[in-house]
Amino acid sequence: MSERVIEVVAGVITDKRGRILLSRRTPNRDMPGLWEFPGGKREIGETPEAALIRELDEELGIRVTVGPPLMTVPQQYPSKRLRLDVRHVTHWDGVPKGREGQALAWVAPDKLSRYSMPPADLPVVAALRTPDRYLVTPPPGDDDDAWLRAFDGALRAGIRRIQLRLPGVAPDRQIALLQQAAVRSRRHDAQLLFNGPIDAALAAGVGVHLRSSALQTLEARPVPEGMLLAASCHNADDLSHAARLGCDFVVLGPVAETASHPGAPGIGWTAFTRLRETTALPIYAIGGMSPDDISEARRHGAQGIAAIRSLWAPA
Ligand SMILES: Nc1nc2c([nH]c(=O)n2[C@H]2C[C@H](O)[C@@H](COP(=O)(O)OP(=O)(O)OP(=O)(O)O)O2)c(=O)[nH]1
Ligand SMILES: [Mg+2]
Repeated sequence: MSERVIEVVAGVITDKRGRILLSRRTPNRDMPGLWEFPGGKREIGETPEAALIRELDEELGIRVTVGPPLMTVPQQYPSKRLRLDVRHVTHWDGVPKGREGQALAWVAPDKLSRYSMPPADLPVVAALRTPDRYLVTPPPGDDDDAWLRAFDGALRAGIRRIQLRLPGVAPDRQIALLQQAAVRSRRHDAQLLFNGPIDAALAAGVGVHLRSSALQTLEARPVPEGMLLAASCHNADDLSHAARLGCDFVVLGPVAETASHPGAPGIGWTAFTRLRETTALPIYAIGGMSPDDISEARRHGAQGIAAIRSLWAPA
């Protein structure tokens, strides 16, 4: 397997109505017929910005101002390794045209999943459409009311994706907290996933988060499509199993040492990137992460961070 990484830069070109421009790969190249974010390979000595300006002029006939980075996805394809550096583009001169004979489509973000795209683009689409923070709840100690106030605080602070994890809490008490958390999450249009018995999650109408040991015991998706399924992963085997089950997203780590597992060293960003390459799943980096780490996580192909302490608003 070649170790050389092909550097590709692409633009999420968004118009004033929030629609995103996709371009269809033509029959004479690799991955023909798939839709992609316009862009192409960086030439030697070229900055990512210069490469994107050149590619979008060549392919679309527009002169763009390159906006902020969205994310960089390292991806292993059967015959090559790629790093897809994706930038926002909201300002350009000219009207985009398929100058290489390619079809173009302006697509609303919630319709992107109707278009078949290369594996490296799937985490990008997830980052465009779903939260960059995944709160993992701490256990409630002996005060459920204080815990629920903190839960409300996290929702008020803008958290919209939550894993309800209640280690050491008796089953009846877990179900009571699950019902309370489900009502509160619905009120804020937030997604809740229960890290506990699957039938209890289904009864409460929330998603399921599988710990890695549970992930490995399943052979098929344990919840219907349309119900969120996520999993905790630590290695390439976990990731491929999560993909086979049809998980919507996963958490991967620990990236750094965490307060909940003192003394256990993290895998670091280099190993994280190596694992990221093996899958097209959307991934949250976990382990010592805080909102300050979101940009770095995105530079390594994560769509954001998962955390307990740094995302839990005390009452
Ligand atoms: N432009 C672009 N390429 C992508 C995306 N996702 C993805 O996996 N790729 C892959 C496909 C190709 O293997 C590689 C980009 O190569 P390309 O064929 O567009 O390169 P280029 O525009 O420089 O064209 P060429 O002259 O090499 O034919 O990256 C994406 O969203 N946009
Ligand atoms: Mg191209």
